[in-house]
Parts: sequence; structure tokens; C-alpha cells
Amino acid sequence: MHPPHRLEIRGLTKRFGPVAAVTDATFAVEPGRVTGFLGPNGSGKTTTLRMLLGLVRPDAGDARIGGRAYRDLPDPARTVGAALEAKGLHPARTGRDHLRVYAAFIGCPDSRIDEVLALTGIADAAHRRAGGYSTGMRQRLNLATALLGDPPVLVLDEPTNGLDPAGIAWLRGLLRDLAAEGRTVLVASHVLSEAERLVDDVAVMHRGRIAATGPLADFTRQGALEDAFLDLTGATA
Ligand SMILES: Nc1ncnc2c1ncn2[C@@H]1O[C@H](COP(=O)(O)OP(=O)(O)OP(=O)(O)O)[C@@H](O)[C@H]1O
Repeated sequence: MHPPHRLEIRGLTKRFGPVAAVTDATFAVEPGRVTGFLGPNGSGKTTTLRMLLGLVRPDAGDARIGGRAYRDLPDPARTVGAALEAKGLHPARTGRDHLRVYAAFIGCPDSRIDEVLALTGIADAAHRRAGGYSTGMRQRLNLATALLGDPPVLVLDEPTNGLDPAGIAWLRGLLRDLAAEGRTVLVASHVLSEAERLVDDVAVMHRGRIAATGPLADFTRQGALEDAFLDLTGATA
């Protein structure tokens, strides 16, 4: 396994025209933990992740992965496994073929394909065309793709979308195992009740700003994470 990689987000700021999508976001994500990046729709989570992954250029600030900007990583695809959204699947291609194409792209052996299919519970569907996959299966295939390079860092945007309760319980176990191996796991979600069951640490984003960070237990002492979030943001349910 690679050495542990800490993520540092420092003063990230991004506007899209009149929209201040992210303003001065600063937080760290520790290896060996599952960190929830939480906030309502449109609060700036995806834009922050896209800046972390070098997909959007920040107006100010920077993001480091194990001390380096994404663009300076010697082997980015094997350092960071990212599943931003379950789009871009060619409907006529099988699950296995999707993984084969990406495995060739990042230079990992085909044997790894069977490993990630088993890890994500879609081995039985691997020969089926992705166009016929349910949302939950597409989510699993997306996760399998992120895991192909056996990366020390995982960045997942809304990974519970489309998963049923058993699927969410399964995902919790998988993310815990990956973190226990020393990986850094960052999970963006707007569904606080689900995130609460997945994560060790929390970074809360509200209207483009980081409203709070810390261990989950600090937020749930008084009750549900959702109540702590409503208190923090002054929002009403
Ligand atoms: N490419 C873009 N062009 C213009 N506005 C954008 C663009 N990307 C994001 N925004 C705007 O920036 C704000 C933050 O969006 P972002 O997708 O980062 O939020 P989010 O927290 O990930 O939301 P969700 O939970 O819905 O995915 C929103 O107002 C969004 O409309």
C-alpha cells in the first residue's frame, strides 16, 4: 500500500459569474478515517471536490493531496480514486468492459477487475450491458472504477444515491474497511441521516463556506446530526 495521504484544502474560492459557489474553504481530511463532506444541494461540495481533483481552477486558494497539488502527483489515477457522478457510462458496454477500458488507461492488470467487481458486489452483473443497470448498480460500477488503481485516497460524491438500505449498510462496511487499511476516504453527501451512519469526521458546508469541522461525535452528542446542522446554519427544517 501507498503511504497515507492527508488532504488539505486551503482557502479555496470559486465564483461562477454572480454565484459565489465556494468561499475561502479550509479543512483537512485525515487518512484512516471516513470523512463526510456534508451540506445541502448547491452548497458548493461538488465544486470543492472538482477543485481538489484539478477539474476546476480555483480563483484563490489551493488543495493538496499528500502534500502535492493533483496536477503534480506522479501517478494521479493510482493515488486518487474519484467517483463524482454515475454518468458517462456507455449503455451498450458491459460493466466489465467499462472496467477494462479504464484499467488499460491507468495501466493496471485485468486481474484487478475481478477484485473490484467482487468488492463492489456486481460480479454477477459484469457481463450485462450497463444501460440496463439500476441506479444502485451504476453507483457500484462507479465505485469499482474508483477502486481499480488501489488508491490510498477515495473521493466519492453522493455514493449512497440509488442504494437501498442493505446497499447503504454494505457501503458503510466497505468504506470502514478501506479507511482501516489507512486510506483517506472523503464522501460528499446532502443526506445527513445516511451520512451520519457512514462517517467518522465531518466537514459541513453551507452557502459555499465551511460552517464546522470535527469528529462526528462532537455533532451528535445532543441528538441527530440533522439537528446539529440546522442549529449551525440557522436553517429551518
Ligand atoms: N459550471 C458551473 N457554472 C455555473 N454555476 C455553477 C457551476 N457549477 C456549480 N455552479 C453553482 O455553484 C453552486 C454550488 O454548486 P455545487 O454543485 O458545488 O453544490 P453541491 O453542494 O455539490 O450541490 P449538490 O448536493 O446538489 O450536488 C450552485 O449554485 C451551482 O448552481
